[in-house]
Amino acid sequence: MREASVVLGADLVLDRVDLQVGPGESVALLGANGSGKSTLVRTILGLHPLRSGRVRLFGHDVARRRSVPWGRVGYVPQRVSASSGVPATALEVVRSGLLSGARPFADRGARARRRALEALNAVGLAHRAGDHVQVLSGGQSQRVLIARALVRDPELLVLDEPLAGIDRASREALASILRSLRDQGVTLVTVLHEMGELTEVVERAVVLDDGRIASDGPAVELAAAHGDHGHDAHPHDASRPAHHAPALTTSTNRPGGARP
Ligand SMILES: Nc1ncnc2c1ncn2[C@@H]1O[C@H](COP(=O)(O)OP(=O)(O)OP(=O)(O)O)[C@@H](O)[C@H]1O
Repeated sequence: MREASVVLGADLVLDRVDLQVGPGESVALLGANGSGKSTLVRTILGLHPLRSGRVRLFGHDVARRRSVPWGRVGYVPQRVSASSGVPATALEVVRSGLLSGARPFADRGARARRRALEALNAVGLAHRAGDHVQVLSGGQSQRVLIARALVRDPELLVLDEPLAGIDRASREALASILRSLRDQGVTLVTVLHEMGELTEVVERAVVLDDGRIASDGPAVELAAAHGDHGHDAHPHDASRPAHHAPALTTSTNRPGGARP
């Protein structure tokens, strides 16, 4: 993302934001209410038109939606709820994640069911596959939405406030799921109010203030400055597998990043 500006209504909500995320990075987007975090991730996903600047995903301009390999991207939006009154089981919600690809009906049948079960298993909910999502707790619903995003095996997972409104045990379970994904080389971009349980999952913290990037650096430094329990924020570590994918690019000129 290079010099990206977004206007919503009459407001300049993102103001010349430069951000590049490399393959396998785990980045938190932090900032006060209204600072533009959700707008930023939605812009990365091409959901808001740019007033100026450029956003690329895997080297493709998101303004040209059809050129972007969306199957490599998973998105967990801010939780409305997995159910929203829809009478669907957890398995059905997860399977619906297969419908948004370029070939929406290619994953029907037993193979789709198997993949959905695998994704539910990855979030520890395979045993709830047949349960209606209305009966799940907030934390379980959030995990179903993550499974829905995982079902296409994305290389980049974008999560908007995954910890909001769920209890501590669920937050810890989510942290463990995200840590495991990070360790598998999945690139994580996570909107957070505070790092909390994700302190050890996040490596890099980008702080937004009024639509601009106020700081961008190692999460451990931010956590230390805020007295958070950030003493072990996963330094880059040789035991982690190299990422299999060619570059993820949400753009610009940060040294060591993927591609502009
Ligand atoms: N569709 C829209 N039309 C007009 N203004 C909008 C729209 N969506 C967001 N905004 C405004 O843009 C600003 C940034 O909103 P955004 O949701 O990106 O912030 P945020 O940092 O994610 O906030 P929060 O932490 O409260 O979720 C806010 O002032 C918001 O009112």
